[in-house]
Amino acid sequence: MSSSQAVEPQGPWVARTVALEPRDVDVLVDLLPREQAVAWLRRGDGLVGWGRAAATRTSGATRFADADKWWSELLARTAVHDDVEEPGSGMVAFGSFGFADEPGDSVLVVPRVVVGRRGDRAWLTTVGTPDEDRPAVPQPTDTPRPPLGVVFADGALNGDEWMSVVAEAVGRIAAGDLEKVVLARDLVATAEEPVDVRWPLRRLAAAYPMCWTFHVDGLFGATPEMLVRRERGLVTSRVLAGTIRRTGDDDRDLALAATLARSSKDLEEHEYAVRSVADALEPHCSSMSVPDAPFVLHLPNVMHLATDVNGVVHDAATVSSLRLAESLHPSAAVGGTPTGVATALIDEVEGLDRGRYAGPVGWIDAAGDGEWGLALRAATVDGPTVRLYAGCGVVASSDPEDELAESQAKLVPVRDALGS
Ligand SMILES: C=C(O[C@H]1C=CC=C(C(=O)O)[C@@H]1O)C(=O)O
Repeated sequence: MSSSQAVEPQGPWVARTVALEPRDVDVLVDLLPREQAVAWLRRGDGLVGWGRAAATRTSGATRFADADKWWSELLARTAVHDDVEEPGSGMVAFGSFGFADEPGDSVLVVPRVVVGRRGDRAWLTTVGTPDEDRPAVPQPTDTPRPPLGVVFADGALNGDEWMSVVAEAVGRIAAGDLEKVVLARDLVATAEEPVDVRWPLRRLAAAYPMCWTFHVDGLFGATPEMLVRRERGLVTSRVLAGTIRRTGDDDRDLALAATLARSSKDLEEHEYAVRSVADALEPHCSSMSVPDAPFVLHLPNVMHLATDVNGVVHDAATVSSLRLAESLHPSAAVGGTPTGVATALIDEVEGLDRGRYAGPVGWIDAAGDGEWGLALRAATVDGPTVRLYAGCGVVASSDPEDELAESQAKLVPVRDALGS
């Protein structure tokens, strides 16, 4: 089943992008108002937006195709004046897509105002009717207040129950049903008052500058994994799978990084994920480079095996970055191998509605270029309730207790970001 529901006032629309002095919009996240804020940030660069010129909600197996069609149709009704012509200038939409086909609830939003920054260039995009007044250079808004009195509780399953699910999956793998499955769990945080998402966003952007800090329609986080970035005919994917927890002691962590790079269990987990991405990208590329061995990506809480896959696309005129994300999803970093068996097992045993966790999240511009990360190290916020998610790749040699500890380490970024 699929459905598509659009919310938008009548056009015609005009999107206008003008250059700004980067120093005038120093810290992008500080510009966000509390309501209707969207964000995509990394190392001080990125996009923030607010207001809603148009939006669509899609669901089901056609959620990507329906959103992509809606975006093309909206562009056809919009005059775009772009003085900057960087990826992400001109009109952009921010999206977040459901992990599973059912229910697959997804959203694509076009903010009224977007401020972007890329190195020494910055810009302001406004979307409105032709005769509408345009806002001046945005100024930092009020400082968000930290969530108070946060208490954490188990989500769908407690730790013991989740370890039994992992053990069940290991059994299925041993029986030869599949090779790898990624299993997730959730944790529920409740604050005394509605949570202002700008608080955790600011903290995530500061503590995880090497990750992509995002917020779209109540889903926020700081992901280290780029499912697909397309920019002027070049495509990149940062594939992660295989994890070791950090200890906080630099010498020990370096030794652990070397252990990770040699761990046959993690290399196996990683290989499935790289293969799934390379196989899905191949039909779209005229050339592609897939490194033979992964590198170790160091994050403050964990280290991952990582591979950057690069390619030259030959179908940019007909296949947008969003459709590329669709063809890569779910990669074996969040689903498993073989994909169909793994997603059926997730459905059967995980006991959790993933919602938009582990689905593609990011943005698309008028040229179809864009960045789509995987919504990992992520949570949803709904009033005073924040639901945090983390998943772990399970292969034949996985140990349920180790996987539980790994999931706890992956919950740390959002957990800490809710603190003061
Ligand atoms: C599914 C998650 O992480 C994926 C990405 C990196 C490493 C992973 C792992 O080692 O299991 C997972 O495949 C998550 O953080 O929720």
